[in-house]
Amino acid sequence: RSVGIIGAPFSKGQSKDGVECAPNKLRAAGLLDRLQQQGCAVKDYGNLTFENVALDEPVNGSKSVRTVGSANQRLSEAVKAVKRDGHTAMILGGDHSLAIGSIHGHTAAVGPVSVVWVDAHADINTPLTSNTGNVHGQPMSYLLYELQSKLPPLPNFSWMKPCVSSRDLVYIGLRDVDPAEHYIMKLLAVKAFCMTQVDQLGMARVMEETCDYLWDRAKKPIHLSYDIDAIDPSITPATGTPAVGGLTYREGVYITEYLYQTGLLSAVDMVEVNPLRGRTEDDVRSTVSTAVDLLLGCFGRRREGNHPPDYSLP
Ligand SMILES: N[C@@H](CC/C=C/[B-](O)(O)O)C(=O)O
Ligand SMILES: [Mn+2]
Ligand SMILES: [Mn+2]
Ligand SMILES: [Mn+2]
Repeated sequence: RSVGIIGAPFSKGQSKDGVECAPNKLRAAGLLDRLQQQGCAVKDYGNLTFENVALDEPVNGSKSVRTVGSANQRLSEAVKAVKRDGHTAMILGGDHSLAIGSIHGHTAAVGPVSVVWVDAHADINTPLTSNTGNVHGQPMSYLLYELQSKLPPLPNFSWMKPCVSSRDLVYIGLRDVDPAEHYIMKLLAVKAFCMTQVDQLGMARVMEETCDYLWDRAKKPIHLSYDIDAIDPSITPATGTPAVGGLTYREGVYITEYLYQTGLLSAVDMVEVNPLRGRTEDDVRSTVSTAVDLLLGCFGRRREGNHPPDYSLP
């Protein structure tokens, strides 16, 4: 396994400062060393630098659209390059508007992908349905072929084209979905395992059904977009839009172990960790270390234990 890490210190898809600090915070928590210790070849591509577009007035209510567009264009190029280098891509956010560039760049390199979106939120508002104007609640509407007719012209987004079909998307962990988002998901028959289904089925069944559904026609590379707020805020409070009743640490990790063993994991986003949103240092530590453990699970860490293939007893 080889991983190419891209830091995307970006916050303009929402309004709470701090989420741009997460890439370095995750590295400082030992992410790279632990990946190497579990047998991963690691290439750190560093942090992208993003330009702040001046006078970035709201467009149809959406905030910082030009800045978000320019950032995602850069991210798309970076993810494409990492994939072309032959690595599994790991994108460290930053807010969830980054999924626009991450998934766009991924499909530009490998073709159509299956998207597993782990989140308390559907992030599928269009610019016109959003109540907040925050683009981190909209990325899926930019990406889906089926919603293109519902997008107004968006400055600094002419570089991108839709690249995900609603049939190739599965949500896990939903519990805070806006009415317009719910309508869109029913209209497009998007597969979703909200927290009710997680309770009813258990995570093992959820993951089996997720993969059966995604592989109904063909097995495609998997793009896992992991919003840390999918996990219950008692475990990961340092995030911008916490919602009670979330995934346990164990359920969150199970998702990563399951997807790792499919051998199809091709890119992973870890987004919305916001070190400034923890009330205590322990809040931040718990959030960051959970995010690190989730990422390690995506790259082969197993709770049963691991040992190097060439290990021999002394
Ligand atoms: N649905 C809300 C919440 C968005 C949440 C975004 B997040 O999932 O990326 O944290 C909105 O549209 O502003
Ligand atoms: Mn390389
Ligand atoms: Mn999200
Ligand atoms: Mn969320």
